[in-house]
Amino acid sequence: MSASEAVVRCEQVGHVYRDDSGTEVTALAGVDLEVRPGEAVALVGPSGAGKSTLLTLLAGLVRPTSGRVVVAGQDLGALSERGLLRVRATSLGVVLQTPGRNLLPYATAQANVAFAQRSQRGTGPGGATEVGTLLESVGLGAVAHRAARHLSGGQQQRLALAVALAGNPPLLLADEPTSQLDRATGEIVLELMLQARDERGTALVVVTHDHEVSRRLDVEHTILDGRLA
Ligand SMILES: Nc1ncnc2c1ncn2[C@@H]1O[C@H](COP(=O)(O)OP(=O)(O)OP(=O)(O)O)[C@@H](O)[C@H]1O
Repeated sequence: MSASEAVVRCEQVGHVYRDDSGTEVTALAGVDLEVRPGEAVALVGPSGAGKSTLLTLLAGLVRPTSGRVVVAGQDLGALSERGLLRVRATSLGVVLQTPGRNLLPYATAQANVAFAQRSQRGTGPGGATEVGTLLESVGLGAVAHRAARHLSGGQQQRLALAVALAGNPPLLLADEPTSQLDRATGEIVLELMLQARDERGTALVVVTHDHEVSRRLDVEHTILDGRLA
């Protein structure tokens, strides 16, 4: 991937949810978005606007019902499940809104990060950060041997970030990464993401309601009623 090539590109992306009764909800329509290496993008907008839906499409967790999502040169909608897993393992770090969803609940904090490091082989520059260093950097050194399910919500959120960064991915996607944290801990998480951008050229896409977070990123995109404003 050349320096100028987008890490992620959305072309006229739309997503319609259909429930069991056949009722349709249009969550996204006609979204064009490009994120370059080392660019930090905030996705903001009112509740229900479509921010989390866009993030799950970028993460390859849900396929768009129209348009294309291209990550690291691969059209996610056209990939097999195995192909999607490969892109997720090599090109993406993801912190979902419910931090427990990112973690192995019965494994220790340390084992969660070590497992992520083994299974993700990031293509970003630089080697993998040592597990202990990564846990220290998110303030979890003292609970490294505690099972993830026994950590508080805020600790799980920080562990989820350490797990997402463990493989040194070129793209980090985070949904409300500071929402369960006090101001000081939120600052640590924000700094860690910015450090990945500055030192490793990691591109960031962060869904946030926190103005302090969006102010510190490079670009702010507002989503209104499923469209980029
Ligand atoms: N699984 C689903 N099935 C049906 N509709 C859904 C589903 N997930 C989200 N929606 C709907 O899609 C729209 C966009 O939701 P989304 O969660 O992407 O918004 P959001 O901007 O992230 O909101 P918030 O800031 O509250 O997290 C909303 O109308 C929501 O009700």
